[in-house]
Amino acid sequence: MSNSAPILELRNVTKRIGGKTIVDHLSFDIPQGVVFGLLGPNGAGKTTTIRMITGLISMTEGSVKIGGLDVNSRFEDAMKLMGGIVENPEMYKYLTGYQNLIHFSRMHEGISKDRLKEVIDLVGLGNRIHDKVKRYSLGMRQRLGVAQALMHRPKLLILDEPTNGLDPAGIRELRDYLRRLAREEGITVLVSSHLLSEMELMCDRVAVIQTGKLVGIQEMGDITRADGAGHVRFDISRPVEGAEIIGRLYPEAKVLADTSGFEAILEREEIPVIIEQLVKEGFRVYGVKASGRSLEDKFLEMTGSGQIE
Ligand SMILES: Nc1ncnc2c1ncn2[C@@H]1O[C@H](COP(=O)(O)OP(=O)(O)OP(=O)(O)O)[C@@H](O)[C@H]1O
Repeated sequence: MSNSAPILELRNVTKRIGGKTIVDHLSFDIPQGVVFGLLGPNGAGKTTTIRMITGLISMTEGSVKIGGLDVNSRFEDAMKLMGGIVENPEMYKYLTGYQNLIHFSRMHEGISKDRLKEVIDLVGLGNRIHDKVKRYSLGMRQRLGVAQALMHRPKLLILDEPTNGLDPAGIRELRDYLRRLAREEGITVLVSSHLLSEMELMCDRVAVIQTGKLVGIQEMGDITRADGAGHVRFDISRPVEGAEIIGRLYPEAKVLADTSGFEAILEREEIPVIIEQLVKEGFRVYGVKASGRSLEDKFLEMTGSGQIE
C-alpha cells in the first residue's frame, strides 16, 4: 500500500432495514493521516454507517475497504488495521486504568508493557493510570478508551460521537490529542458528530450526511478561506439604513445591522460593488473586514435546512 492510498474506501454503502433505507449509496475515501468527520443531524445514519465499517452489522449493498482490504472478504485482516469505540467503552470501574488495559491487551497478540506505556503517555493518562476507573472523569474514561483502541497500532481509529457528555475543556483536550495522533503518529481518525462547531475545530475534512445520503465533502481549509464567500463586516454611518439597501441589492446576503455597522455573507466580487454603492448613497465607510466563512454557513448551504445545533 503506497502512502497516498486511502486508508478507508466506501463504495455505494447502503443499509435497508424493513423496507426503510437508512444509509443510501454512500461513497467516499479517507486519505491517511487526516482527522475526518462524519457530520449530520440526529438520525442521519452516522452510527449505522460506522457500524457497517466496523463490521458490527452487515451491509445491504456496497463495499468497505480498510487499507485496501475488503471488510466482507478479509474481515480479520481488515479489523487488525482498525481500532474503535463505537458503543460506550465498557471499562471495569473497580479496576485501575492500567488493570483495564492489561485485561484488554490479552485480546490481541504480543502487546508489550512498553507499548502500553506508550499509549498511556499518548493519551496523557500517565499520572492517573493506577487510579481506579470509578475515580476518572468522563474525559479520562474516554481517553482510556482511546488508549485501548490504539494499543494494537491500528492505522484507522474510529470514534462515534466522542464528545458526547464532555464539557468544553474535555472537548478541547480530546481534539488536541486526536490532532496530535494524526500529525505525529500518522493515524487516520474518523469521528462522527452532530455538532458543527466541534467538527470545524477537530477535522481536516468533513463529509456531511443527511437522511443517509452524502450531501457534500468539505475541506476545512476551503471553508475558512477568506477569498471565497464569507462573512464581511462593514463599519459605516447609519448602519440600519445601509443594511436595508444592501439587503435589497443582495437578498441572499443575510444582512444583519448593529449600532456601528452590519455584517453580510457575500461573494468576494460583491464587496467592491457594495462599497461603491454605499459611497454613492452618501454613507461614510470606516472599515470593511472579510472573515472566513464558518462551517455552519456551509452546512446550511449544503443541506438547505436549519437542522443544526
Ligand atoms: N435496527 C434498526 N431498525 C430500524 N431503524 C433503525 C435501526 N437502526 C437505526 N435505525 C434508524 O435509522 C436512522 C439512522 O440512525 P443512526 O443511529 O445511524 O443515526 P445517527 O446519524 O447516528 O443519529 P444519532 O446521532 O441520533 O445517533 C434513524 O432514523 C434510526 O431510527
